[in-house]
Amino acid sequence: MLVVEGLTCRFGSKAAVDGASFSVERGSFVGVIGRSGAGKSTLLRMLNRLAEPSEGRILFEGVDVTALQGRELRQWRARSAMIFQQFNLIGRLDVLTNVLMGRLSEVPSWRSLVQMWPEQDRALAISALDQFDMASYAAQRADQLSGGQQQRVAIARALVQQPDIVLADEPIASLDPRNTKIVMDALLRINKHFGITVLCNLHSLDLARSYCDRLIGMASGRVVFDGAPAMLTDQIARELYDLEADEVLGAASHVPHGLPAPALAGVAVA
Ligand SMILES: Nc1ncnc2c1ncn2[C@@H]1O[C@H](COP(=O)(O)OP(=O)(O)OP(=O)(O)O)[C@@H](O)[C@H]1O
Repeated sequence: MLVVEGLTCRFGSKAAVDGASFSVERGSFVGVIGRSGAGKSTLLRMLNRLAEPSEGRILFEGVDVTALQGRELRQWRARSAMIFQQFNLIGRLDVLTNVLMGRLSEVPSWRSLVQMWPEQDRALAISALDQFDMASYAAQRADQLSGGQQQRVAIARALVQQPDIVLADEPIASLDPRNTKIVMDALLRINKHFGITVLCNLHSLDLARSYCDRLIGMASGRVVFDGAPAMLTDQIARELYDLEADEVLGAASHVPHGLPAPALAGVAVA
């Protein structure tokens, strides 16, 4: 279980994330939604400790992640694998080596420097690529792949980290609709087949509703909605997204009739 208590990140006097509190059961697929600037990236980056919390705590299975340093912090970063909008692959290296980078925390640095990866790590990397139909590209340079292929390689790299949680920060923001589906399906596979908890920042509400078991809505750095996708009415979505609402709502409303809909948590939406 991941527990976030009063998590805050300030940049100067501005709180990018302001007192976020929630817990996430193992094996959930949680979508973090909200308009641009709501604090979604900063929240995910704090969970991985790429951004330092100003206040609050992150607990994972009882361990205070906020207090970790040195080797233990590096281990936590491996256990909470990040996936980024821009893939963050090393373009001049081949696909297999990029995936093997996910094993860096487990392999002595001299081995990675001379490219002497243990055989079982190579097998793990090939198998991870195979999960996402990318094994045949193992020898190809990463910068020769399409965006969707690169993101699948990044997801394979996250998988070989053998993480407890995958933190995906707008993973489909630079992809076309076809690749968006392929990449979201890859994340769903990480979640459902491997049982890995996924927290995914998404701009598109339609996608969030289709793929996630639970949505956390953010506005002005605060958590203002937390519930099942079916509980997020169009009215709440409109308050969350304001002027962007029509863009993110899509054509279909997925809200079944008769479900109690929680109100926004009493916070002024920016
Ligand atoms: N390193 C930083 N220094 C100063 N301000 C920052 C920094 N990172 C984020 N912010 C500010 O914090 C707020 C939240 O930003 P964040 O990137 O977390 O939002 P977001 O919801 O992920 O937005 P987007 O969807 O556009 O990425 C914004 O106002 C942003 O300008």
